[in-house]
Amino acid sequence: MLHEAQSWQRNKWWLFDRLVESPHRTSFYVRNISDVSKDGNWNQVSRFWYNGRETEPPAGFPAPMEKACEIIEEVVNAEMHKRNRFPLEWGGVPSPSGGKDIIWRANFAASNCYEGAKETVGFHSDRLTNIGPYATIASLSLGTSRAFRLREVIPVDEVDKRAARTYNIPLAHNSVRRCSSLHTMLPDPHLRQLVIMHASTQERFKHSIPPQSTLDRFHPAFPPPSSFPSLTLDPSNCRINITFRFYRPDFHPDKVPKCKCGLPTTLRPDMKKRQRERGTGKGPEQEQSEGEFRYWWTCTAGDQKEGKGCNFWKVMDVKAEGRGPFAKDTT
Ligand SMILES: O=C(O)CCC(=O)C(=O)O
Ligand SMILES: [Fe+2]
Repeated sequence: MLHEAQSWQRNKWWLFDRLVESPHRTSFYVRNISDVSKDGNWNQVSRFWYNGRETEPPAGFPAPMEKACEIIEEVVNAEMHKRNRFPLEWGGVPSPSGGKDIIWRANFAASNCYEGAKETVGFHSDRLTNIGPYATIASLSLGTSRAFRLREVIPVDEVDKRAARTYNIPLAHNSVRRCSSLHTMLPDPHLRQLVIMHASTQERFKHSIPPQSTLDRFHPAFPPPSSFPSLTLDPSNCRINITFRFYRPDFHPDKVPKCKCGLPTTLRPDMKKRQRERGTGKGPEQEQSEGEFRYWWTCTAGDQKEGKGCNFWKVMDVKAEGRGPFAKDTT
């Protein structure tokens, strides 16, 4: 993967009136499965990863990524089957082998490379535009150990009542922990391969890879074979992260509303529950059937247009927009 990572680029976007660049390098891959890789519209979605920038269609998964993905899909499905599901999670499909339903797939992957102790990603929650509400994201770490930090977002009507919870999770090579919005860290050695950001993590928490003052260098158990291509990156100094994501059919690019700029909007959760505070939140019945959060389609065209978007903003209405089937429809 380090060889692959040499071609990854820094993401660039406009923040107000300033062009900023991501403090690490990144790339985006599509899995070679027919429902996504042959659909030109699906191939447009990498632009969401690059803050709306027009991009080439993403490359297919390299062979080692495909191999990891097959294992991860099984682990993630098994983990999800142990948990209660949120109403707006994807409904799933029957398993072709007759086992439990398939309730998560990986059809895209976003990758990040952090070179040295100072490369980072700031606090954010992942955009839900194509992964939908209550998304599950599986995140594999390779190379140097870094910390993964989670910080809770407190709803506006609770800010005076309690402090945000924060968590610092060390991520080693092929490592370690399982994390969820409920923050159960289970010391099960079989699960020590990746971090699963379970459903509601993106709604309730922001996550980051903070800078560090020092780095424990990574020494692989075996030297690379002589056939291995030469590297410009120092393997002992880099962390690679691959996040496997499921882009839902009911959040296909054709179904994403456009803003007044004529560009696809971005889906974000109302993490602070401002709508509830303003008295325009969900009523108890809607909350019961769809969950506690509202979601907004917003214009983010300004990311690529010198900071100038159209301020388009619309609450997602899953019924009117014809989305689903959801977990609530199938259980
Ligand atoms: O490097 C990581 O573990 C986090 C990456 C991340 O937050 C992302 O890809 O959205
Ligand atoms: Fe993220």
